[in-house]
Amino acid sequence: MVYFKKMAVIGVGLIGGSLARVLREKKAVGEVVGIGRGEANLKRGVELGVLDSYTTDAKKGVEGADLVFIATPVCSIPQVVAEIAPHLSKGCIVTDGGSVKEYVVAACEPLMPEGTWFVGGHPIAGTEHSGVEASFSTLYQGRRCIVTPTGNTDPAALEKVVELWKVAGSNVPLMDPVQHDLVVAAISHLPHMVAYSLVNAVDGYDRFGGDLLSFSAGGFRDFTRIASSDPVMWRDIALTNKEAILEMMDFFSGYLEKLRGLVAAEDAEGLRTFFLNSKQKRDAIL
Ligand SMILES: NC(=O)c1ccc[n+]([C@@H]2O[C@H](COP(=O)([O-])OP(=O)(O)OC[C@H]3O[C@@H](n4cnc5c(N)ncnc54)[C@H](O)[C@@H]3O)[C@@H](O)[C@H]2O)c1
Ligand SMILES: O=C(O)C(=O)C[C@]1(C(=O)O)C=C[C@@H](O)C=C1
Repeated sequence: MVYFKKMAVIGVGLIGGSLARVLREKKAVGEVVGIGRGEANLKRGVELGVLDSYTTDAKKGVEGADLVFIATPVCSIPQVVAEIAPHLSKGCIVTDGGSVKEYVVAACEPLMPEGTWFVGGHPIAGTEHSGVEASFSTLYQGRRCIVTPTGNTDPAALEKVVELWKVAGSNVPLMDPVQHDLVVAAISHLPHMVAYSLVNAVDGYDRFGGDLLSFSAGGFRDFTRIASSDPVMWRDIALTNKEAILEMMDFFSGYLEKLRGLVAAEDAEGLRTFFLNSKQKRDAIL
């Protein structure tokens, strides 16, 4: 089994905290150091047994680490790598959990000093909650973590990153970063754009002059759970996967337009077929 002597986790929230928890549980890491900006969250990480120690000084924290996991919002990942790069030990593997891969991998690979390696990754698992308090060791169990090697990726480093996600309980497909971004634009980014828009639209609808949202029940709440996700995380995803998200939003608008046409035309059979097709497709993934 893969083993790292010292793991540094930069950004100890849901994603970083959950990976630290499971790797500790499985005894795949010797020591875990948390690195971040907020002392209260890091202190809580030690209290919860997620971390052995913490520091707000990233340069110090990565000293002697053979694994660095970066789990900060996407736009900050290249900045973090630039800051730690000169302080990495030879042989260190740096990987991340960011939700967008082309932006991250293209920016980070060239920053790596000789004898150290960057391998991009993205667990397709999460919740709408943030911070170390929200982390749990089974988050990655039975889920996918997409790892995105390029032509520059060191095969041994890639193998170790794949292995660590397997230890965390995930299936680990390999994907080109550009393809990854198109896939997640469809299955993750579009649904978040729609959920955030739906809440804002209903909130902004003032025909009755009352608080419409307070009448919401199961359907609305289930559908919009993900609109409670962290706004900074989603700002960064929208900024760095712009083209793929726009393509999916336009494609989706076509379906909404089609449905609008069926409703307007009172096309009973068209409506039933539209809903049936969707129900069958969704039921099949449950
Ligand atoms: N939440 C999800 O469902 C989910 C799923 C998969 C991937 N991701 C990705 O994982 C990453 C982390 O998401 P999360 O849900 O764990 O967020 P989180 O808010 O729970 O944790 C992020 C942590 O990073 C810290 N941080 C922010 N900027 C920093 C910086 N510049 N330097 C050091 N620390 C910094 C924050 O204070 C926080 O403690 C993001 O890139 C996100 O896109 C999230
Ligand atoms: O379950 C959730 O709350 C999530 O939104 C997790 C989710 C997703 O499935 O879209 C969100 C963003 C990620 O990058 C990966 C997973």
